[in-house]
Amino acid sequence: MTCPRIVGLTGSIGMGKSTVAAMFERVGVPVFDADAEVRRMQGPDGTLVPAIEAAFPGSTGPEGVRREALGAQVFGDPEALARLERIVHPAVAARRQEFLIEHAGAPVVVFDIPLLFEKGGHAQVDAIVVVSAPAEVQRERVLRRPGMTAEKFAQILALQVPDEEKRARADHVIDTGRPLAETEAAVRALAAELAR
Ligand SMILES: CC(C)(COP(=O)(O)OP(=O)(O)OC[C@H]1O[C@@H](n2cnc3c(N)ncnc32)[C@H](O)[C@@H]1O)[C@@H](O)C(=O)NCCC(=O)NCCS
Ligand SMILES: Nc1ncnc2c1ncn2[C@@H]1O[C@H](COP(=O)(O)OP(=O)(O)OP(=O)(O)O)[C@@H](O)[C@H]1O
Repeated sequence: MTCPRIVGLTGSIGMGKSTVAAMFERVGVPVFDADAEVRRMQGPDGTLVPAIEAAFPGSTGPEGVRREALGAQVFGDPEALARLERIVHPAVAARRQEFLIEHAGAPVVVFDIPLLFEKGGHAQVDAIVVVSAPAEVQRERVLRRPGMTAEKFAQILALQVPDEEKRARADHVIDTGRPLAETEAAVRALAAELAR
């Protein structure tokens, strides 16, 4: 049996990764959504909740992990963030392997991984797709989100490989600073090319 070609989809905060991932799904490419897996495992009765409560007392409740509060605690504190990542990342990697087995017959699968470059996942994919838009478009999108502040945005940006470097290291760049229909056409063309 041939293995699917694994495409890593990444991009900095607010660049449109989730939107582009949904476009890949619409053209029939299975997408593994690392963030969604994290949210599920941190949600009500999530498998990671007890370990996170033990490491960050008071950070969870009946709704699972209180993400906004935990984010405020860890994004400015590298030691705390590393402690959280040691709990979360191995669980995500295990889910990713299961996904690959479930979709072993597909020609192409997409791994939507926000921290592909930051955490070394780029070495485990066959091709890298980066979503990118001008910095002012990114800033406007992110600051529109509920609970987001300029300070939190700056902290998160400082933790991420700069957009320019991501673009330079990509095999393909999807421009999300244009009308959605144009981005969607670019995704459809790329999906066809990757499946060849
Ligand atoms: C700290 C948490 C609870 C905050 O949740 P919250 O909903 O407030 O923010 P959200 O997850 O949307 O993240 C906001 C932005 O920060 C980025 N980000 C998240 N975790 C990290 C990290 N470990 N390092 C750098 N950037 C990060 C995201 O890619 C996104 O661009 C959550 O981000 C988390 O559990 N992070 C650790 C796990 C992780 O690394 N997840 C990302 C990929 S699997
Ligand atoms: N051409 C485009 N391509 C993608 N997104 C677009 C485009 N035009 C406008 N948008 C809007 O930009 C926003 C991008 O948000 P999205 O959640 O996809 O970003 P993200 O990169 O996944 O964010 P994060 O890394 O923070 O999770 C959406 O509201 C989307 O509708």
